[in-house]
Amino acid sequence: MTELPVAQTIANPQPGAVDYPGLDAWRDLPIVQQPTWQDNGVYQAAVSELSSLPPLVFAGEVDVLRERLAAAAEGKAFLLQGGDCAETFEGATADKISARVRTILQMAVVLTYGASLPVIKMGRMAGQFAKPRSSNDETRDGVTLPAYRGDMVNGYEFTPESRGHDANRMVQAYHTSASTLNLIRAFTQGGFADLRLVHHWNKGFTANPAHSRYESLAREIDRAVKFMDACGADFDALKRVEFFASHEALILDYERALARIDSRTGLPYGTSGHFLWIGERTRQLDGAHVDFLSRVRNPIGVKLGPSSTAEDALRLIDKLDPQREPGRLTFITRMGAGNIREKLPQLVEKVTASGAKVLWVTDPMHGNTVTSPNGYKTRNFDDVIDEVRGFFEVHHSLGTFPGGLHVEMTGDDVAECLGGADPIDQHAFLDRYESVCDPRLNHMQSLEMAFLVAGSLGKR
Ligand SMILES: O=C[C@H](O)[C@H](O)COP(=O)(O)O
Ligand SMILES: C=C(OP(=O)(O)O)C(=O)O
Ligand SMILES: [Mn+2]
Repeated sequence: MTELPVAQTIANPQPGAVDYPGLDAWRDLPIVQQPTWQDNGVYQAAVSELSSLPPLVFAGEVDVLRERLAAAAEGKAFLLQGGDCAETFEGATADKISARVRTILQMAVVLTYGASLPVIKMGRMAGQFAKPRSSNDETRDGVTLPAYRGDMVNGYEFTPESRGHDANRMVQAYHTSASTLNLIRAFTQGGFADLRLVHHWNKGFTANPAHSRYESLAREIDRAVKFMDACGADFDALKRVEFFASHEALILDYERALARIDSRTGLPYGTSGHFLWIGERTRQLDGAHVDFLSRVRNPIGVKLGPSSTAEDALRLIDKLDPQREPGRLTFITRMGAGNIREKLPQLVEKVTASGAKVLWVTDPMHGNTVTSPNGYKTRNFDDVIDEVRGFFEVHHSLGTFPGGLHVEMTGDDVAECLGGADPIDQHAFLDRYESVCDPRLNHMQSLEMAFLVAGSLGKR
């Protein structure tokens, strides 16, 4: 595994948090990638406030998601999970949120057709405000300051004030998540998700001559929609879609403060998002993150990078899903295009042989990060697609189900990843690179990925 920054101290049990046996056990375990809050008084007030605020998501919705993911683990649904590497407070505008939701809905329509399966739609949204970093510091022009760790922890601006770890930011992350979720719920329940509308947007994609190779698939989808119409399909019923929120559960002060006891079952749920995942840098078997997430009822994801062994995967299953509960555990592999065909088979084989039923999802972004010649963190579209293809190939050859796609994407016309049919080159980065952390597929690259993946799914 990657070299990990040293553990930092966390203030003692949080004032105001709900009481439930074991929810604070993580405090005695090794923990990495946590902030060093600069003011203890502010910290105490922030977690106390978070503990008293309403949950962002409801336990019943979380249970529905678990059922949907259980179907995906059985090959009866496909997960599409996408959004920013790092959401920002400033970026939580109606335009940017709607563009992202719209792009995910557009991708989902294409994938639904390609897979002939329901697609579970999930944003890396409404909570994706904290980042693990390779280095604790960043140096610019001889000045060294703490690394940017996401808007929940510090500011991106390169000044000592901004880079200090401010616990008040957790409260702002909560409120920004609440307003983001509010808009997502309005869009996905209020008519914006109408299948005919989303299909109409997709026509814009294939109208671009650079995307002519996707025309025949687009025509097939068009015929399918017309066929549904002719059969009298109830399009009004297709105006609303389920949409789930997810993020990396990194800052345990925040996650702990938002744990709530479900009044129906008396069990603890993380209410900061429907689906919470453990990152590649925080998946230590005896570490704090695995312990805390083992104790909440949400469906949990774990990122598995190229150093993951089958033994790691089996032990994670034992810790996070001891009951082997359908939909509880998702492995999000992020091996890199050059590794996936070699490394993934042994994991899938051993996990399958153990009898565990996890959902396998590919994150084709994080194993394919490179630096462009002009110095930007980027990814080649072809590498990203190659990892997705490798993921499908491995699962097809083992007879297991490639259950989903996890991508860093945006609905905006940014230039952060190289390539695509209407190619982005590195010079475009100078004007259109907006990410504060990892490079995202832009709107067109995201749709192109959906068309390519739909093609592969259709061949199954
Ligand atoms: O999003 C993932 C990580 O936070 C990110 O890849 C780390 O990037 P770094 O290596 O620039 O710290
Ligand atoms: C930090 C991330 O990924 P990973 O944990 O796989 O490196 C991420 O998803 O942005
Ligand atoms: Mn990232």
